[in-house]
Amino acid sequence: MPTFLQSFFYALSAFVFLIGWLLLKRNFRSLKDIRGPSSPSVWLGNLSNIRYENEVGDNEFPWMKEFGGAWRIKGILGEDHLMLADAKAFQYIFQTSGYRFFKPNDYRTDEKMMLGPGGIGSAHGDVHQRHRRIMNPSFSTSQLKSFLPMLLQYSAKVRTSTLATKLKEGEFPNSAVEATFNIYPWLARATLDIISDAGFALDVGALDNSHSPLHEAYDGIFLDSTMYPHAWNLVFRTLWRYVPIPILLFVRYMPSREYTRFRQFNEFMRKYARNVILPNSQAKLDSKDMMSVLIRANEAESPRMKLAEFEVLDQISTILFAGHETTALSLTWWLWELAKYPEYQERIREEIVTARAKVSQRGATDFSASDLEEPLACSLFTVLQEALRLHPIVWHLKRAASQDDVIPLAVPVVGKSGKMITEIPVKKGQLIDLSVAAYNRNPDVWGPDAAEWRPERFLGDEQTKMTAVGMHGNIMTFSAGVQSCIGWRFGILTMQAISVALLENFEFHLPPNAKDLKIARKPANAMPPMVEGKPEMGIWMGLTVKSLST
Ligand code: HEM
Repeated sequence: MPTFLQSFFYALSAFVFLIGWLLLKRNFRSLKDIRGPSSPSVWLGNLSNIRYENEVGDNEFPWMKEFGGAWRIKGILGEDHLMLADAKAFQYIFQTSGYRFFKPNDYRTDEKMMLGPGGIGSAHGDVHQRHRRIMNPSFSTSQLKSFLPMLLQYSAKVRTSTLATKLKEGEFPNSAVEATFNIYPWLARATLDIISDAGFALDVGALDNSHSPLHEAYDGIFLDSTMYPHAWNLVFRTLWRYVPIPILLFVRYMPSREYTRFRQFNEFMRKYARNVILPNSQAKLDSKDMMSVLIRANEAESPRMKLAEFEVLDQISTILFAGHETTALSLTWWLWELAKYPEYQERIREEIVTARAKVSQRGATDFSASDLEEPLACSLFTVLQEALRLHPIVWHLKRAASQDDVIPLAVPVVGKSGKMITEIPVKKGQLIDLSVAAYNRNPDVWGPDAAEWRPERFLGDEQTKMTAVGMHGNIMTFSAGVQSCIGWRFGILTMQAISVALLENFEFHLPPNAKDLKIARKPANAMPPMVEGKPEMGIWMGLTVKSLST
């Protein structure tokens, strides 16, 4: 039952929404010939399907099968949204159009509430361009290569101090070779240590299991703040599109689970960034960590273009947030796929042995960046890529049209009138839901086996025949275009370094009780794995880990 306050916001939202709708004279009829699913709720429309689905894709995959790469869904109070999974439409929106399709207010406000108003992720147009230019040097290729020794060092630590200890404490103390446990928390600790070191030259000691306030601040953040929001909140958020963002930031003081968590997290991050991280980076200005490089790039800017102090502080929370759980959860899904397909583990292991031999032949102690690229590239790259395709942790993106526009389609869809539609005219303000989960499994892009595991699709020339869309192998997992992931190369390098250390030393298998513990891809931010029917277990990916060194 909604509380009095919640009911009040329900009514207020509906009122403001209707006024906004009338004032802006939104033309909801431009999608009238586009087919789509029936709406199960007057208030919530098909958002009730998407936001409350058991698993990501439960609705989007059947819709794509029925309607093709473009369909219409109903939003709050019957508002029309265009939902897309078509390659050319993605290319047009993300790449060709630059900033013409913008992140709607509600989407940006979430990010501002959590990471602060000055972060790159919620910036738009010229402001975004300025942020990106100043941040780019922190993510250059030479900068990334310099992180490799550190990445290998943390990867070795996951192997020795974490997994090996866990095995000794496990159910088989005699041989200390095999144990089943939730691997996700360890990967999250590892990626937090890595991003803190690479980002800010800071040792937060999350892997050592020492008390880490930063690690605690993140604990459960996605489940508390973005999973299965209350219906009143979905309606309430609709009014955000008609309210200026500075006013919206007061929403963080509302006494609800989501907003309280956003606020507490942001307050903690602001203090931590101001008192711990920024002074550390300012004291080590010749260092190569991302923040020192950013501060130097900022100093070189003209006073008009410089990032203000609050913007620098909010880039710190953005880099920590965007670069830590994202990589840990992608790795978690990747290990799950490898546990299902052990023959691919074996192939990568053989390539690691060959690569190791070359490292010792040339008298080096560890891998170089090019060792990770080739010859390991073959299996490691294709398998990683396939896991990122099937499990895009940012599974849904939102945009709105800043002007009347026409969106082209790679594959025509059949209209309600029976006509073939090759392009979709949209009015200014049209909301567009881009299903990354559906695009990454669209048979028109990936072929009839799009939903299946086949890493070999990334070999040969299949890619060259596709409409060029995503950053990496044409997947949309890192988004695309001007607001795509700035840290994708760093994310991939981190995943490669950790994977090599793990696969060289351990086998990963599905646990003996895998049938009883069905893993679901939950529709919260970053698509965390959870056991169906057991929310009390939190984010959970139990795998059986077997040591190869006995
Ligand atoms: C596997 C790991 C990762 C995935 C799947 C991922 C995915 C994404 C996606 C989909 C976006 C676009 C979000 C949107 O449009 O709303 C994004 C943006 C961003 N990511 Fe990543 N990311 C990953 C790792 C990283 C890492 C390691 C860093 C930093 C070290 C990072 C930093 C950022 C930043 C700063 C943005 C905002 C970029 C902008 O607005 O210009 N990400 N990421």
